Amino acid sequence: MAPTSLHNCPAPAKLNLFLHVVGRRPDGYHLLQSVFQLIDRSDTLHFDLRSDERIVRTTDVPGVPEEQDLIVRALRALQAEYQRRHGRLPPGIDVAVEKCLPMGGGLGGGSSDAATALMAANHLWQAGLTDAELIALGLPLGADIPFFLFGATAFAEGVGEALQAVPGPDCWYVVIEPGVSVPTVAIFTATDLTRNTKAITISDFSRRHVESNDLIGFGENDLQDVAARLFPPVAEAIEWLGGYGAARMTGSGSCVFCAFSTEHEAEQVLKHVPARWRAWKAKALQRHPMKIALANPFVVE
Ligand SMILES: C[C@](O)(CO)[C@H](O)COP(=O)(O)OP(=O)(O)OC[C@H]1O[C@@H](n2ccc(N)nc2=O)[C@H](O)[C@@H]1O
Ligand SMILES: Nc1ncnc2c1ncn2[C@@H]1O[C@H](COP(=O)(O)OP(=O)(O)OP(=O)(O)O)[C@@H](O)[C@H]1O
Repeated sequence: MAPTSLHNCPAPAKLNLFLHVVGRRPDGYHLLQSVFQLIDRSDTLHFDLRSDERIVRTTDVPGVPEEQDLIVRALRALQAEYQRRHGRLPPGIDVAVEKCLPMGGGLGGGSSDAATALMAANHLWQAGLTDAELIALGLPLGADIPFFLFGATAFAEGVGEALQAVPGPDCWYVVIEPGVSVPTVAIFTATDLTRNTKAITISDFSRRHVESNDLIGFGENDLQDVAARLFPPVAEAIEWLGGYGAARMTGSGSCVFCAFSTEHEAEQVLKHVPARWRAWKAKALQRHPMKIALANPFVVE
């Protein structure tokens, strides 16, 4: 029997260990190459089936109206797909969100929330969509949603939808939130953005990553210089954290991270972070915790 509720569902953040802009599609979207890494810092979502067919967000998310929330839009897309397949709507869902991840932080919070919602509803409704079918539903809503549904460290191409598993690092990160929200579109429309980094193959990545022998390892974030110019607190955070190791921005910013071999090293750095920034440590995750929970019937419900 499928459960009627799923509580405490994690929607973890991602880091882009590197992010290259290698071209542009005819529709203006940028072609990227990146390695996406899950970390153990998450939003938390709660789902309860309703007795009617409505999708209702029961918590306020400042700045995100319910109708625009990627969670609500993802659930409605899956509900419509269910109706197409079964000729009737599945029950509605009340969804409550505890936001922890900053918006416009490059941590993919909105996309991760949507991916967790798709996994949860697929289970609650016993809808039976495969990962590939969920990815096809999620991609039009957000370019990072496919990665979260993929659920493990990935070499990503295209706009983020062509994913291949790569071994994930076993390390800890210090992440600084510079206190600004970076709109992704502002970075991608900047005239000085580098859009012609030479494309690599996954085997180039694997070889050069091993050769470079450090934890962040390979490549650059091509969006970083533009974000640092437009948002000075991003530049300040990179410079400060760079005093402790190779510091880099994730996604289109604003968050900045640096990798460490041990939790203790990360804790030592955290002690010195200037009070004007929120900062935290996070562990690299090898697998999406929601996937682990849903594969184990004793963990969910
Ligand atoms: C940069 C990344 O964070 C890497 O993980 C993501 O690709 C961003 O994905 P996202 O937040 O889902 O971005 P969206 O909200 O879909 O995109 C906002 C806008 O940024 C531009 N955009 C986004 C992604 C991309 N590959 N090329 C683009 O040119 C488009 O103008 C788009 O309208
Ligand atoms: N559930 C949600 N949580 C956060 N943002 C949402 C949500 N639904 C829609 N959004 C919208 O998505 C925008 C981007 O939020 P998000 O947290 O994904 O940013 P991000 O971490 O910079 O993402 P990315 O790394 O994909 O660029 C927000 O400004 C908000 O308008």
